[in-house]
Amino acid sequence: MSTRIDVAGLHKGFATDKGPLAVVDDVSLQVEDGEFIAIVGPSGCGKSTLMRMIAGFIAPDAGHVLIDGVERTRPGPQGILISQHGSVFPWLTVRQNLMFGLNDISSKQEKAAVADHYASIVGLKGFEGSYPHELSGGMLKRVEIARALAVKPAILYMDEPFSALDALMSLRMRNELLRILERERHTVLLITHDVEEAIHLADRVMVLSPRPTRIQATFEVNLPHPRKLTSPAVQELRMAILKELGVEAEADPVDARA
Ligand SMILES: Nc1ncnc2c1ncn2[C@@H]1O[C@H](COP(=O)(O)OP(=O)(O)OP(=O)(O)O)[C@@H](O)[C@H]1O
Repeated sequence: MSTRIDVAGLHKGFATDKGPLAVVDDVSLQVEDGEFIAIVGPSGCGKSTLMRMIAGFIAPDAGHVLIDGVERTRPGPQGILISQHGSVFPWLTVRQNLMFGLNDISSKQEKAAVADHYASIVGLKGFEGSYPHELSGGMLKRVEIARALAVKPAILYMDEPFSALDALMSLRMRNELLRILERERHTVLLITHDVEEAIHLADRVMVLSPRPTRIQATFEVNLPHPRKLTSPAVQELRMAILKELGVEAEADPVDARA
């Protein structure tokens, strides 16, 4: 395996009304090609800032990000960011939104077929001709996820992609994502507040410290897919990660948002 993402000594702070705010404090990490990394950490610790720096949307104050050995200074074509805020075009239908960005396909018919395929993967069959204002928040989120997947980016940056979905749909999207990754092997960086989701999906879970954030602990998830979430191994790992986050682990699933 080769190193896809190489992050060294990243620092970032912001100037605020109350003075300088140190947000990211000396973060280094390597992500191998095809690896799935989940990032968990207390609310407001700097997870999104870290991911946006890695994706090239924010410049670090110090340190560097190499993607495939080349320094990243702005968003590149090999990575797509799915953010909490959403970026579906309101004036385009679901199909047109999904066709957007499929520049490698010249035939319009083929583009539409790919779009419809990804719409059905995320449970939006029958809504291909609908406009965003006709959809619920969860459906919009799924359009966004489908749009990112349809482009088959080498790197998927996912910032709480499933947090707007109900529990069943979130589980379904996780399973679909795993199925897609089995075939297409994207490299994935996922921010989540859901420890169980992190263990379900990732090869490695990184726990970030409170702000200014650092990598506080790393957990390898050496469990084959499909992972049984009720298994003792998953529960043990969940307890260990929650403990690292300073959350008292109980028998029932716990939300790690502080
Ligand atoms: N452009 C900015 N200017 C000033 N402060 C910022 C800016 N962007 C982020 N911050 C601050 O940096 C801190 C970290 O924000 P960030 O969104 O990275 O955290 P997070 O861990 O992703 O949060 P959450 O868990 O709530 O999604 C917060 O205190 C936020 O207010």
